Amino acid sequence: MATVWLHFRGEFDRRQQEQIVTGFAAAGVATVPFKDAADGAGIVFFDGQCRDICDFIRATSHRGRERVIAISAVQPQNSWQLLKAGASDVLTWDDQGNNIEEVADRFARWQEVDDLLESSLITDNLVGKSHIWKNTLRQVIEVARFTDASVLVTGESGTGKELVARLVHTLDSRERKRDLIVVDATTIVEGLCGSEFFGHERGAFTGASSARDGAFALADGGTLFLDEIGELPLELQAQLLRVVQERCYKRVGGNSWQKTRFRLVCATNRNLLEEVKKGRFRHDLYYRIAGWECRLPPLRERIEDIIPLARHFIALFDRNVKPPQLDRGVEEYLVGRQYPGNVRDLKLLINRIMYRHVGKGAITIGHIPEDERPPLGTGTSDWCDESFERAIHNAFLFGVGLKEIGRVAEDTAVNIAVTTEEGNLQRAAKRLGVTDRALQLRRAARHNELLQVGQDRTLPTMPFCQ
Ligand SMILES: Nc1ncnc2c1ncn2[C@@H]1O[C@H](COP(=O)(O)OP(=O)(O)OP(=O)(O)O)[C@@H](O)[C@H]1O
Repeated sequence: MATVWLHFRGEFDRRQQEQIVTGFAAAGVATVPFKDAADGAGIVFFDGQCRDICDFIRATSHRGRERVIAISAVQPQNSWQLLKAGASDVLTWDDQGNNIEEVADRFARWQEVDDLLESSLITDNLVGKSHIWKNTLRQVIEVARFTDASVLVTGESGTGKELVARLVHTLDSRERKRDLIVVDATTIVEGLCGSEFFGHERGAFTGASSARDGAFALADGGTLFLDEIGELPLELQAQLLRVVQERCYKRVGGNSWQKTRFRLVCATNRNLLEEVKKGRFRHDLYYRIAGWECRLPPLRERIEDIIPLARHFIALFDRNVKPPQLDRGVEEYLVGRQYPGNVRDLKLLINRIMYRHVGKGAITIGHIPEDERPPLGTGTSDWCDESFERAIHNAFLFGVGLKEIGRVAEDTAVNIAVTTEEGNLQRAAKRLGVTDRALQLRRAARHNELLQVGQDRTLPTMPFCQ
């Protein structure tokens, strides 16, 4: 039974509230008050007038309660704003309680999606705990499990497109589902591509000594995964149109139409709509393969996932031993590093680190291969890069002296720390290596100074930084 939180905002008397709770219980949905729910999906009932409802939904959906259905007593004015604020849907309450069942069905589906998300099928294979990753997976699970839509998986190289394609196949709920057939468009040999996809009859061309099935026949009853579809030559794209649309084809050298039933999953690291605009990808094929498009985020958009992924790869490295711990310095290094090749890059790095690791002790910075170590400057201030030095040169050009440079550099550091910590002065002080009180006094003194000279109240950043 799905459990969701309920919240009422506006004029709802006790009797109405009880009626709604009972209605949901009868439809198989248990409800708890919003204040008692740590996370998960929920419903907010509002009277249609409530002005702060968007703020409530925004705050709620940012606190891990991602799926919120807003139900209004009267037709709401601000449905689109509610969706933008994070509501999954906005409904108008039907006095007879007729939409309870429909809402209950949605929650039942979401519950199943969430159960799968937390199952070992996912947690052991598609690692990540960031919101963006979990939301992406939720969409994949829902479309794979509850629809037969063709799925287009996009994302930079190494973001996990093939893993996701395999997941779509695994979750496909067709009875008597057959195999996953993978065709990588970059490996198709020109001239033989027709046979690769459609198969051929005996004697269809020189060397065709016997008839052979192609990918469309092999995928019958299963899933066809076309990897790197953005690399398919235009001519072949034209040939694929009919079979993708109508699921029937002719073998090379054959005359009769063959039927096939497969689920199609395609992947590419190209932006196919851009390719369509440039005339390199057929728009009619694009609309046939992109029943549902799923964009996988690059690793830089989900930094919280770096350490869980690193631990996952350490555990995979040798399944027979207890995985060693990661020293704090290594964790900081891993989080601060850039990963142009995304998760594949991280996996490779962890394997290289593990080749150097001996025994049961923690993994320390000494295990990081030399060519992976961060470059160090010649002086003690390794953080000073060219742009900082350029700023100082600019300062001299403006005739700015040491005292002003020091003052502006400090203001800049304070501003950046406060912004990075989203206005939390305690955390900003910690980042700056000063006490809370010192930071407060410093800010107050600077504000007073600025007010005296009639400047804006915000602290200026380095004016000579171009
Ligand atoms: N979320 C993840 N959890 C665990 N392993 C992952 C995850 N994402 C990617 N990987 C691993 O990273 C490597 C690259 O993943 P995959 O081949 O699926 O990426 P891709 O996007 O298809 O790359 P390409 O576009 O270069 O073909 C694989 O070894 C895969 O197992």
